[in-house]
Amino acid sequence: MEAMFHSSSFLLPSIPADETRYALVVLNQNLPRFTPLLWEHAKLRLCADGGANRIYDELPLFFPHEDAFVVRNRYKPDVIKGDMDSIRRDVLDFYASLGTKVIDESHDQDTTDLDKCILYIRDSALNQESSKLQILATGALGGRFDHEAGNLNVLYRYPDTRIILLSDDCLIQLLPKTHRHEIQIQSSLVGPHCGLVPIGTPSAKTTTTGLKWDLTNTEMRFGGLISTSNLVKGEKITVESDSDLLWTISIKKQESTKH
Ligand SMILES: Nc1ncnc2c1ncn2[C@@H]1O[C@H](COP(=O)(O)OP(=O)(O)OP(=O)(O)O)[C@@H](O)[C@H]1O
Ligand SMILES: Cc1ncc(C[n+]2csc(CCO)c2C)c(N)n1
Repeated sequence: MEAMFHSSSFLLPSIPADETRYALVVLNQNLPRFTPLLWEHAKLRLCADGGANRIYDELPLFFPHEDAFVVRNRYKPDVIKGDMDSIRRDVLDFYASLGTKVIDESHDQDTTDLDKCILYIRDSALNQESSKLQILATGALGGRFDHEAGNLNVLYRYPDTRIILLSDDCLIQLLPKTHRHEIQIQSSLVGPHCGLVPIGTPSAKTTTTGLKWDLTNTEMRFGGLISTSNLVKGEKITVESDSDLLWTISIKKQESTKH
């Protein structure tokens, strides 16, 4: 079985290597403290509907010594996409006047704004066959549970797209059962708390290395055992499972993940 490699190096302040090319989607929740860093290194920057209000209102707060207007001009989304029921008129007008592409899909009330943004990125010319973009989504966790569930569902809808949901506290991604997984742990940035959650379907057999409570051909299911409050031991975790699993790890609150 082929290995899939994972790293959190996008949280490092230095310019990421080309293999970590990513698009950023800002959702309608408080911006995590590392948003300016992710924004600066992103190849494509989208706001999902009301996410644009967050960029407009909250990004200037990261730069208290600068004029808010100057900051807003510097952090211009490439695209605002969604059903447009949360973005404020003044925010929409401001970014439209700067040249942001605005895609109103108010006719579609069956998919979330995050779904709509994922489809834009997948179809983008920057998402080439030879070098696919990862997708980082900020503000995906904490808040309304129906929104959180919708955000997790996006991981399952697009299992071939590498999507990472982020909050101030943790990241979540899907580990597809088609691969064995090698997760590089940058211990200055993430951990030690982590979890492996068989949210879609139960797993008859999951095997891990590198965790305090490793699994060895272990069954996991809701209503039975799931791996929460686990701890990473070293710099590398491996996971192999007969089911798609969610991997989550805490993000450290320290200098290296601040702007
Ligand atoms: N409280 C939240 N928790 C998690 N994700 C959120 C939350 N609020 C918004 N989001 C994410 O940000 C996206 C854009 O948010 P927005 O508020 O514009 O959505 P919406 O479609 O207007 O929501 P609704 O009409 O259900 O309130 C959502 O699709 C969702 O992915
Ligand atoms: C069974 C079912 N449940 C809820 C919705 C509503 N809904 C789902 S996504 C979305 C867009 C949010 O921006 C809305 C309104 C639906 N269509 N079908």
